[in-house]
Amino acid sequence: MNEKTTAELEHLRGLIDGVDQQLLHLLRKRLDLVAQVGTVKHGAGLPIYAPQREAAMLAKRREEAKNMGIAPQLIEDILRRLMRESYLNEKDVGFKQVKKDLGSVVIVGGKGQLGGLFSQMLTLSGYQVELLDKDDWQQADSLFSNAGMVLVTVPIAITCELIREKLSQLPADCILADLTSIKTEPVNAMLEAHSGPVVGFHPMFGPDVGSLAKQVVVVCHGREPDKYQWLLEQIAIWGARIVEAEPERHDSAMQLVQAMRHFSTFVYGLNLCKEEADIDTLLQFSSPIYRLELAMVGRLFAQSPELYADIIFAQQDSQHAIGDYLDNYREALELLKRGDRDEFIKQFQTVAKWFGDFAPQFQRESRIMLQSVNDMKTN
Ligand SMILES: NC(=O)C1=CN([C@@H]2O[C@H](COP(=O)(O)OP(=O)(O)OC[C@H]3O[C@@H](n4cnc5c(N)ncnc54)[C@H](O)[C@@H]3O)[C@@H](O)[C@H]2O)C=CC1
Ligand SMILES: O=C(O)C(=O)Cc1ccc(O)cc1
Repeated sequence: MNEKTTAELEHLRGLIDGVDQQLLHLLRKRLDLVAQVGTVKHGAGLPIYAPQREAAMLAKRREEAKNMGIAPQLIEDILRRLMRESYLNEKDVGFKQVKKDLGSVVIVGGKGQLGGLFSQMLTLSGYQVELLDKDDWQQADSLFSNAGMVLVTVPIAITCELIREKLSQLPADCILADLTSIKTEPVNAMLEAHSGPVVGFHPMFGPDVGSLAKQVVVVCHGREPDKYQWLLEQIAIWGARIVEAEPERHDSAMQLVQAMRHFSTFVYGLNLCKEEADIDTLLQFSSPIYRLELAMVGRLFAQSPELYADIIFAQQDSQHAIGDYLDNYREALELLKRGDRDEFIKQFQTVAKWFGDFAPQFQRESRIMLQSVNDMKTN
């Protein structure tokens, strides 16, 4: 069915189209300027993400918007989206190579998801990258003999065994690093297998991030940090934030951040599946927050079952955290069964107090996300 219109409406729409076209020309001009910034940063070896410049620029534009009767959040949303585009485009220029005399980087598991991303980032930074995947072991000796760094990014379940069995004869000054989602056992295995520099990383993002700007990479120091300091600088040039952690502290945080979260997401999906819920109907009746939640759950099932099984099963200790969750669920269900609304409200208030200032902060943050979710609706 055609949407209704009038001549006056059409006239005004024509004027709006004209303004939008001017906006497109301005966007082109801005993207060209940003590309020049990218080239200058590349030459100077500066990180693509400059938090202070970003904050100062946003504050100025918000102020100017206010003076012009424009909602400050509007210009902030537009500029943040433009900056994201800039981070993606800055990748096309490549990145400064911090370590020029490294030799090659051998990525073990380099044909996989995360290996592919790191291969791309290292290649864009001028390193000679060699991929060693499961069918390439006959070339291992020749690849390792020229390696300045070996980066392990194979499925979690085989990581430690592979390190012990296949990576104990690397050149003494070669850096041995990994990207595994858990850290204690892989870092220990690397320290046992190799006497040279060792470092563990956990990129806190999936392979589908367009840019590393503002992403977090956890680093667990192993041995001889001065030998791989350049790599931390390289990762910072890609725009990521390095967070240092002891492997044990990392793994204990991951029990809640990963094992527990992925497990409850898995059960949520399992439950929808067993209940034979109709996703189209759910979406039709969904509030933005429910749509976001469904997207988060559905996203899990678009990824590798092996990866998530490994993350959950590799951390046997998380059974306790998951068990506690189940107990709390059961107790809360008892409140419901006996109709104890007052106790529910009391517990709600206890948890709200525990969240403290984070609760309103999360409400503000999620409000902006939910508006984006709503913007994406097409009917
Ligand atoms: N995918 C993700 O979102 C993230 C993954 N990670 C970590 O990255 C690592 C790899 O994960 P993905 O890239 O997702 O897995 P993937 O399955 O996409 O890649 C693994 C690669 O290892 C190869 N491989 C298997 N056995 C091998 C062997 N014996 N020798 C050499 N290569 C072998 C596979 O052929 C594949 O190319 C895991 O430790 C995971 O915990 C960390 C953060 C995020
Ligand atoms: O993209 C997602 O949904 C993820 O959760 C990605 C992810 C997977 C495994 C990790 O160790 C870290 C990040």
